[in-house]
Amino acid sequence: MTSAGMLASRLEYARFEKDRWKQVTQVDWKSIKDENVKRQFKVLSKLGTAALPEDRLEKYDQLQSGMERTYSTARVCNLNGTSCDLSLEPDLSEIMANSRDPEELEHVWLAWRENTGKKMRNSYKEFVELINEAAELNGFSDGTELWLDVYDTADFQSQIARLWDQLTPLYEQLHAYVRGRLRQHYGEEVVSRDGPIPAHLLGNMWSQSWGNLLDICKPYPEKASVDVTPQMKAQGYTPLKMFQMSDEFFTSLGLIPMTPEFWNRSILEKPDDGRELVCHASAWDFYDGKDVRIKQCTVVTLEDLITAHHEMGHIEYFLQYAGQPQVFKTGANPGFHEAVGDTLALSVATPKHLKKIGLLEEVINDPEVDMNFLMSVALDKIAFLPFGYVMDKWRWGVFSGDISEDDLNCEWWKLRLGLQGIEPPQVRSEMDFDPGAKYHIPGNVPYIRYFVSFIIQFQFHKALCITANQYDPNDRARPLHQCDIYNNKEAGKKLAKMLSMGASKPWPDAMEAITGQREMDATALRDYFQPLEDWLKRENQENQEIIGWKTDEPVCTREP
Ligand SMILES: O=C(CCC(O)(O)[C@H](Cc1ccccc1)NC(=O)c1ccccc1)N[C@@H](Cc1c[nH]c2ccccc12)C(=O)O
Ligand SMILES: [Zn+2]
Repeated sequence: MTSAGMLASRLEYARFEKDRWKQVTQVDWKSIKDENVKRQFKVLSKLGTAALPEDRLEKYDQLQSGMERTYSTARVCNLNGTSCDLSLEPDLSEIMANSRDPEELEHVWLAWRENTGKKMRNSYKEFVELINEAAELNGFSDGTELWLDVYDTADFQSQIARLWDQLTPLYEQLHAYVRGRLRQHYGEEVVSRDGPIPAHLLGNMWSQSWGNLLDICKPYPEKASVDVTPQMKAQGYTPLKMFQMSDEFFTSLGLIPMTPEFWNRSILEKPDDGRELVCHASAWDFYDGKDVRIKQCTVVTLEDLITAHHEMGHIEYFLQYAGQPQVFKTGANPGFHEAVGDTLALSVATPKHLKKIGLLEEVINDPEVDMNFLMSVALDKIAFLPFGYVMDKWRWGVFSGDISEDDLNCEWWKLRLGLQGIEPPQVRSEMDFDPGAKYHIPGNVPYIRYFVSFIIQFQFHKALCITANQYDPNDRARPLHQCDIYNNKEAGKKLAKMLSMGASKPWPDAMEAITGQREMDATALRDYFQPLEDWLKRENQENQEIIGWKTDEPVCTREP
């Protein structure tokens, strides 16, 4: 699909949506008795960005696809300038994950932002006007209200704020510990005792997950590492094999296998024919119950094996709700769609499971290997939470006007400093536009769905582990983080029941179908990490680490 073709089909679909909406608004659907039919009309009574007049919709699509193209075609030079065709995947991601040279990391971090975000600043300003215009045409006050309508939850933003408040103590302990280990590794000149952590040292281009720092941060360095990437390479893993293993996990639960169309039409590796493509992973539903596809520029690492499960979670959801009416062929809410694959991946990543599939040599039930494993999960899951929150807290502020268009970048860094406790390698300015350096901003993909997912996936995991008799809240010998639901048909049946609902019921009903609860609840996440939280508190105490970070150093100057 060329970008021109994409634009044309988006316009054509918008015309169809507008016609359908006109017909629906002529029906007095609110008095329909049948709950299911009424709910279908309720969904169809909302138009979204298709409410824009054609010329404005064309402008909206052109701005978005232009920013996405800038992001996906960006190339940067390496530190010594010997090559200037480094792309994000796999080149820059690999450097950010594995380099331990602060100078090289700083160069790549700055160069990426110079070639992506900085080039999008004006487009994004205009784009925000169009999102707000579309929102008002739908009777919403701004883009934030339009984006949050899908959650159909009155106090959604305060629920998110409350969940984050419950989790900041755990995050601050992890932050203090990681800062201490980075200071040991790089020295006090590079990493301070009480300040924010320099963003370019965290093993990821956006400091959104810190799992690549496991070598520096694992509690028991002499014990087995649960990052089995070397074993995967040694055993000749290919991207195809990684997806076959993921499929095998899903079918071991009795879930629906990937279809022939999936295997024939997916793109599981970056094409080497020079074709430009959006490498950011995605899953696609062609709404016929068979044609479902993943596009992922997969490399052979544990991180990409986890991402493969993430993407396949989307595909499984497509297949499970294929019998629903069209308007219900989507997640109970966007966070549910993001949580399916990650929930299963929590079982896959356990030492117990990695041993089952021959990626980890025989490890007796060693509490130190266990703590290394818990740390690796925390570096990805706990570190992610404030990032997931910042991404849309910033966009909500921009859409609502709380963040003015002259302060876009410095307000971004105020949130990154305040919530994540990180700072840029050099002071930024309003000439930069660092949010644009993360796919979901030019890609116009909302992000709070991932924060929701990282909360509810532990609720799902806990419920399925109880069903699989792999976890008992009163039996410390079987802690939640050691649970592996592999092969358990009961757990699979419970998950399938929820997935097959699609969006046919409000999301609390879907949540209840799996967990027996009707709301998002961080308790499951806290239970999962309890042993690590205790360990972190002791460790930080022993090392006299300071909890929290100073915020008095300037990270961004308002000069335009
Ligand atoms: O962006 C993604 C994966 C991409 C996606 O699968 O979520 C993809 C994003 C996308 C949306 C719309 C157009 C293009 C890309 N979402 C989907 O493909 C998708 C498909 C159907 C329904 C809902 C989402 N993950 C996030 C964070 C994340 C969550 N869980 C993870 C696990 C491992 C690694 C990263 C993550 C990130 O990389 O920052
Ligand atoms: Zn996803």
